[in-house]
Order: sequence, then C-alpha cells, then structure tokens
Amino acid sequence: MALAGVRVIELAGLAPAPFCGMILADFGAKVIRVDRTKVAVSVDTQARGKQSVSLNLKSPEGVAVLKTLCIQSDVVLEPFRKGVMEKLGLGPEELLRENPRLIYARLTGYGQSGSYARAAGHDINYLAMSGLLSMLGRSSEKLYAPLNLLADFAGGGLTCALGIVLALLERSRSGQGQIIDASMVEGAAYLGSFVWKSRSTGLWNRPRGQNLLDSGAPFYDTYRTADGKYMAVGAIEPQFYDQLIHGLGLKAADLPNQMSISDWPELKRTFTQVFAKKTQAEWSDIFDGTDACVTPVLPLDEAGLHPHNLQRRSFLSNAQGEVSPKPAPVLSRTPAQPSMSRDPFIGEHTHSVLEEYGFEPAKIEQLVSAGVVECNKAKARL
Ligand SMILES: CCCCCCCCCCCC[C@H](C)C(=O)SCCNC(=O)CCNC(=O)[C@H](O)C(C)(C)COP(=O)(O)OP(=O)(O)OC[C@H]1O[C@@H](n2cnc3c(N)ncnc32)[C@H](O)[C@@H]1OP(=O)(O)O
Repeated sequence: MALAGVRVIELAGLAPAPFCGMILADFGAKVIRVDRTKVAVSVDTQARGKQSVSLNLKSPEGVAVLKTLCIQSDVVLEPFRKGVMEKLGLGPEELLRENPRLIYARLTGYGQSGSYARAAGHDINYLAMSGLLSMLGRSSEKLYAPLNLLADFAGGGLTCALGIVLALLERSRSGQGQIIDASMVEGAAYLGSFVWKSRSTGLWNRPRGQNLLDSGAPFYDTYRTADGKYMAVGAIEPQFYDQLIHGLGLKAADLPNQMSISDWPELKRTFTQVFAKKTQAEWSDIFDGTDACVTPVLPLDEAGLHPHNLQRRSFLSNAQGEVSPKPAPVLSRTPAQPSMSRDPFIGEHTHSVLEEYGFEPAKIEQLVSAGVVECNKAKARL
C-alpha cells in the first residue's frame, strides 16, 4: 500500500483527526491511537485499522512514554486546543529537536495563531467562520450546516491527511520533517475556492437559494416522488436538460427557456408536480441509461445495494457486518486495503506497541501497576 512503513501516532480526538488517521491507516500506515486511561468505550467511530494504546498523560511518566512513541514515528497527529501539547512538554519544537524527520500535524478549528486560536468550537462554527455557511440553505429559510461534513471531515480530516502526505513526499527529498497547521476554517474555505473564484462570473449574484447550484434552478434540485422518496436532478447543460424534459414527458415548446431565471419558480412547480406522479423506481427506470443527469436519492442502507455501486464494490462490510464506504480514490498498483476487523478496544495494543517501541516487559508491568498505561487484552479476548 502507498503508505506502508509510515508510523503514525494519533492522539485521540472527536471526529476530524480520527478520520484523518483512518485515511492514513486505510492506505497502509500503521496508526497508533493514544487513548486516555479509565475510559471504557471509545467515541472514535473512525478507527478502522488502528491500534490503541491507553496512556495517562496527566502523569509525567505517561508523557515520557508518549514522547518515546512520537520520536520513533513518522507522524504525530494531535487534535487538541492550541497550547495543550506544549503544556505537556510535547510541542513541535521539543519533538522535532529529537526527531528532525517528524511530521507534526496539528488539526484544530481556528489554527495555531489568531485571536480565536484557543477558543472551543465545532464544525458549524468553523464553517460559519469560513464564509461558506452563509451560502448554505434554501431561499427564505435559515442557514443550514450539512451534517458536520464540510469543516470537520473535508476541510479538516481530509485536508490534514493531504498535508501529511505532502510533507512525507517532501521529506523523501529533504530528509526533514515539518509542522502542519491544519485549520478547519481555512480547510473549509479552501474547499470553497470555486465559490470565491467564480463570483465574477455572476454565478452567485442572486440571494441565497436562488442561484444555479444552490437550489435556485429547477434543473438542479431534488424532487419528491409518489412513494415519498426523492430524485436528484443535475441537468445543467442544454443537451442534458433536453433529456430531462423528454424523460419528464414535457414539451420544450410549452416551457420557458431553461435559463429564464424569472420563470424558475414556475418551472420548479411544474417539475414538482410531474415528479410526484411516479415512484422513485419508475423514474429511475425512465432516466437510467440516459444523459438527463437524474438519479435516485439513495438512503445509506440502499447506496451499497445499487447495481452501479455493487459493480464497483464501493461499500464494504467488516467482520461485524458493519457497512461503510471503501477508501477513495482507487490506486491501480497500490490500492488501499482497509482492515476488515473490528475496531480496537481502548488499550488493546498497549503491550504490543510498547514492546515494539523498545519498552522491556518489566518496564511495561511497572507502568501498568503505576496506572500510567492500561492493557485491555482480557477484554479483547471476549
Ligand atoms: C459510544 C459511541 C458513541 C459515538 C458518538 C460519537 C459522537 C461524536 C460526536 C462528534 C461531534 C463532532 C463535532 C461536530 C465536531 O465538530 S468535532 C471538532 C471539534 N473541534 C476540534 O477538534 C478542534 C481542535 N480541538 C479543540 O478545539 C478542543 O480539543 C475541543 C474540541 C474544543 C475540546 O476542548 P477540551 O475538551 O477543553 O480539550 P482540549 O483543550 O483540547 O484539551 C484536552 C485535554 O485532554 C488532556 N488529554 C488528552 N489526552 C489525554 C490522555 N491520554 N490522558 C490524560 N489527559 C489527556 C490534555 O492534556 C488536555 O488537558 P488540559 O490541558 O485541558 O489539562
């Protein structure tokens, strides 16, 4: 796999850093998640392929153990508020001094500088600060954050993973590590470059929810079907729009021009009425195999069962029967090989990881007795 041989220490976090760690693990990195002690269940639902070490960072010995792990690794991924790692004596300066090849990834909401750097926040706040949230929502309705996908996962976890891969690539030339300051505000904004850089085209001139791609246009929206499901319509180009009109059983001559914005509300009412006359399956039969750019809106449980996704094996099922998306993109020679095993228990790999990083068994026992680390092997065997 592309990242085989890369060792990552991931400090346990909420959502974005775990996703970043899972991407690295899916593509072959060895990812060791550092969990707290005295915690029964992990909230990390993105733990595929990771190992777990349970370590008390409130003890100086625990901090020393983490330092040993970090300086023998390629990547440290930390999801804490600015200053937390420095307070532990594990800031980038300290660790890079000991391991100049280390890539030190800091994934936060607001970045490592600026007046909000130490402020608490979540996806919705970061998205708001990026400028993008102001664009999201239908006309006359209030703003809406689409799950926590844009800042946490796209602008955060994914962007940070890109930063790590870039730093690894650069390190192969320079031999040096570096610090990655991944701000979810900036990651989300960057993701929205299209919006900023297409403003001069007039694409976003109208109020929110009344533009081409923000649910203003009738040919770029969702429509409810007779069975209460939905179809997604993305027929932008005239030749595809023609096929949409044909599939709906309408006649172009009876309709206003596709790009007559003042007629969009009326055209949308027409499309709404027509879509409501058939079920999702019936519309899929009509539009499958055409270029009308009309697809069924699939619920999570059905996405993996759609013939196209089945053919590509786009979703996988692990040992527990849990279905999730396969890693993307697909690399031809060195594709991801995601783990099919269950996620790790907290502390399941403490012993084996510490041994691998050079701790003697007697030392590990002493750390366990002192409550510095926890080994949860017994639970793992249940
Ligand atoms: C049972 C399964 C259920 C599954 C349910 C899953 C539910 C998941 C829900 C996910 C919701 C996701 C939401 C929408 C999000 O947006 S997540 C993104 C949140 N934001 C970020 O990640 C940005 C960067 N992080 C932060 O800003 C902050 O960490 C935070 C998220 C605001 C949380 O702040 P806070 O709890 O005060 O923590 P921090 O200031 O970071 O300090 C962390 C403290 O914990 C300590 N710590 C860490 N590891 C250990 C350890 N192993 N052992 C002992 N202590 C540990 C650190 O030393 C630090 O301590 P201290 O410096 O405060 O004394």
